[in-house]
Amino acid sequence: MEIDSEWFESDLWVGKEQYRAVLNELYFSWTEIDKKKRERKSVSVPLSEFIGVEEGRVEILPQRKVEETERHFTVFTVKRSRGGRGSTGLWTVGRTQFCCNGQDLRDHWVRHLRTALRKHGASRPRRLLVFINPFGGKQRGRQIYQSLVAPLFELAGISAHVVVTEKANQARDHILKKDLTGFDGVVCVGGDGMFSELLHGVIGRTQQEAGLSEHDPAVTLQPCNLHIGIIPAGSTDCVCFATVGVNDPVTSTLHIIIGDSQPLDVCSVHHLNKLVRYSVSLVGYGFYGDVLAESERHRWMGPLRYDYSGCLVYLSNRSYAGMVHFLPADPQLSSPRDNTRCLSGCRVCSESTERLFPQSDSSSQYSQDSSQSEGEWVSTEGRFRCVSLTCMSSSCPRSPLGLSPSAHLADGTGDLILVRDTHPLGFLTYLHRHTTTEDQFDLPFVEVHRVKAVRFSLPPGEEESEGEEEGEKVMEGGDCKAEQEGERGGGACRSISRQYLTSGGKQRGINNHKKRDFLCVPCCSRAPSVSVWNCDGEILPYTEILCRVHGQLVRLFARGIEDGAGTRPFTGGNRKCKGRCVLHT
Ligand SMILES: Nc1ncnc2c1ncn2[C@@H]1O[C@H](COP(=O)(O)OP(=O)(O)OP(=O)(O)O)[C@@H](O)[C@H]1O
Ligand SMILES: CCCCCCCCCCCCC/C=C/[C@@H](O)[C@H](CO)NC(=O)CCCCC
Ligand SMILES: [Ca+2]
Repeated sequence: MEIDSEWFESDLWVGKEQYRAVLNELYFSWTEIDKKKRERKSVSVPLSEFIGVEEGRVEILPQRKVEETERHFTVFTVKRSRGGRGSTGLWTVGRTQFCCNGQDLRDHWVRHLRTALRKHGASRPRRLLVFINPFGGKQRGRQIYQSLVAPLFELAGISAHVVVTEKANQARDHILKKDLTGFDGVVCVGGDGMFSELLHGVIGRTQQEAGLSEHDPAVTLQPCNLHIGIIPAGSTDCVCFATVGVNDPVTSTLHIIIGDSQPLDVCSVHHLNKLVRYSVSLVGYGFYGDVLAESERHRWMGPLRYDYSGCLVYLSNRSYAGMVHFLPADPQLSSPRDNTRCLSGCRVCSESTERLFPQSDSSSQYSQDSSQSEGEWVSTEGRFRCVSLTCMSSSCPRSPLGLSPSAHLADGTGDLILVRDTHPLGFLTYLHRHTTTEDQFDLPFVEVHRVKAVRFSLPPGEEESEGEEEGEKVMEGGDCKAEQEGERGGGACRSISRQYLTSGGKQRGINNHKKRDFLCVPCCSRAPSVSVWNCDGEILPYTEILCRVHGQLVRLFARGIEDGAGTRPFTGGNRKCKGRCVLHT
């Protein structure tokens, strides 16, 4: 019966059917024995997708139930859930209860499966530090963790140290300052803001330990070892959606358990040679900055605040003057308009690993290449509806293909999208195309560039002066004469940037940059001449910034979007790509 330590096989029963079950070094499979049947049922589970084995007849979700029997064991595996139109990227827990012809055989199976799992799971996390934001999204973080995540971690033998946060930036500071010995990763239960805390903690700590300055935009930062997991429980959950394909706590938990690893580009944002923040999703000026600033006044609405604020800001019909300088990426490697999608196992991203870390094999990646010449900067100026830089597609449930559908998660570049001033209907068309498969870049007032760095400055005469923002005289909402007289430009008269007050509510952000309210100032009868930057859902306190993309700086417990998962394939217009980042001609 026992061939060697890797192999094990015997007859087993699942319900009333008899199966031949085989365990080898890669798979656990079972095939129906009934010779009369033409099509015999056969299931094969790669050990990489095996979660755990328990004695008896056991259920884990929605509640743990155990029926202790001598002849049964239950295996738990990753199961891809198929929606009506094929795979959705949603993973569930597959459960199969096996019956043996005696306790000895049962014990053998349990022992062999556990040994195989231990051997195979060397790269899986064993100890995790989990931060729960009890106030994110619909305020269900704690419940999501207790009912869906913790039981699966226990089944998989993962021990978790859980911190329920009491204030903003607690998770970031914990990672920066506390002893993290023994942890294989950090996990947040919350939204993009919580993810951002972990991102800043992990990057900051890694640079501290490497003795590198985060402020110098020219410094090649040290890639981070500690993986980050995201259990989505926020309002947008863009980072989770864009790296997993779906916002589902069980799917994300399973990616963490099996130790998936997805490298991610990170953009550092600087002002006058000081680090302001890191971003993985959106650094956006104009519309997206205004929507965020407006939405802070309506936090009580929960996730709906973005839709409401989006309408108000759209109606206010603003554009802003600015100068954009950018450093183009090598156009031979990829293009934001090549109609490809970055999917799990993406070729462009894998080739980037070799380019970004040339002397490395896949296991050691810490000799980054800084020898390549920087290239020529390009400048453009004008009035913009929005200026957006995104290191990944930034897809989310609101926009299933995202801000830049062909952007890559880990290619060391970002996509710069310039939407020049246009008539309101034109801009509405641009926004609407985020929600469909129509090409949002195929509009005469939109440009997109794949870049390594971006600098934004105000036109001559409007430059930002040091310390200006702190001393600004600000009026309380309602004091504004123009507002009282109804001069609201179709929406909000609230001017932005350098015209905020510190919010009395929830504060987010690093370096104690405070979230500020969007209040009336005496000059608000005119349309504001400056907007604010939205940096992954956080308002930046500066207008003139320099952004630099750091290729594959962090790693997530994820694998990118599996083919056909989550977002719809391109079907409209000239977008027909369903492939793995291959060019369709
Ligand atoms: N206990 C806490 N009290 C107040 N704020 C907190 C607490 N814990 C975390 N935060 C802050 O709350 C902010 C928002 O949280 P989170 O990102 O989880 O939810 P969200 O804003 O609803 O979702 P999204 O960011 O996806 O839009 C985070 O930036 C985080 O810094
Ligand atoms: C006529 C229909 C018009 C519909 C327009 C829909 C446009 C949707 C574009 C979605 C872009 C998402 C960009 C991601 C931003 C996140 O990093 C950030 C943090 O969670 N979210 C916001 O700033 C929240 C702010 C989101 C702004 C919409
Ligand atoms: Ca990228």
